[in-house]
Amino acid sequence: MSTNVIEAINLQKKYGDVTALRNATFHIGEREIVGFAGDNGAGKSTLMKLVAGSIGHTAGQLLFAGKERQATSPEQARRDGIEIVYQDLALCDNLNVYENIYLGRELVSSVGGIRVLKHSAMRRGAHELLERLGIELTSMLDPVSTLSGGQRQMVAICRATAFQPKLIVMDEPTAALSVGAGQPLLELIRRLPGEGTAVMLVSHRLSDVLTTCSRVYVVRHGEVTTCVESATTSEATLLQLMEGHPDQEAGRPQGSGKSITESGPALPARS
Ligand SMILES: Nc1ncnc2c1ncn2[C@@H]1O[C@H](COP(=O)(O)OP(=O)(O)OP(=O)(O)O)[C@@H](O)[C@H]1O
Repeated sequence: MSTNVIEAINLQKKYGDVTALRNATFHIGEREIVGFAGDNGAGKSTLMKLVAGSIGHTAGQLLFAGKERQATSPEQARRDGIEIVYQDLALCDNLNVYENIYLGRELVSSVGGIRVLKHSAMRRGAHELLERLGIELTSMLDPVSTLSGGQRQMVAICRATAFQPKLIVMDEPTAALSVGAGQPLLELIRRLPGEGTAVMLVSHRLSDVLTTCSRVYVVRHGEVTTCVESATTSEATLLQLMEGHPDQEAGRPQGSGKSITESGPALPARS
């Protein structure tokens, strides 16, 4: 039986008087790719930051592998097996591919009491990881500043994967890419469950979430309003749900995190 990597129950986040998120209920199963779609200001970044531990919730529950997380910090989230790939990627432009992949957890040995970086071991490790994930780069030795936007995204995802996380949170990974350049990246994301990793994919690109995710949660005005099954949902329906179209609103069940399909409302399958 599969379990949930993460589960949120009536999660709320207030910034002072501003309620950015209210009664957000959702779950992501092991090795599942789940999308979160919503307009600007809907609350998607707040959701991501809560999951990645960079902010704490003000009410509700956030469970990791069934256990409620008490302390909140990015370090704790990483210990829980959660990595985040932000839009600005946090790569070091002047470092090459393998140096970026091992950034912050470099392989070192001690020679005569002096710390020495194990460059060939890191190069080998990065090469194996890229090969396993089906990523082709011309050189591991070029600074990442010389790579295309799509290749830089791939390096950032590889870096996150190298920590063997249970969940990678992705913030609009294809936003800055052309539709064509985004395809190899989406193929890489679809391979991540094979590495034992689930994905929380936050994106404005509705075709990307529908072709890559099994389910998509709609975030609207600070609420997780609906969950749809990608296989049975069109882009037009998803857009209407994001915009709160009256036809869709009338058909959806009340409450947070409910699920609908094109053929009618249905409760989401919970593991
Ligand atoms: N630090 C903050 N202080 C006060 N209000 C905030 C803060 N961060 C976000 N908000 C508010 O919370 C709401 C949700 O913002 P959030 O950034 O989560 O939305 P979003 O869906 O990620 O939008 P976008 O796609 O534009 O990034 C907005 O009304 C925003 O103004």
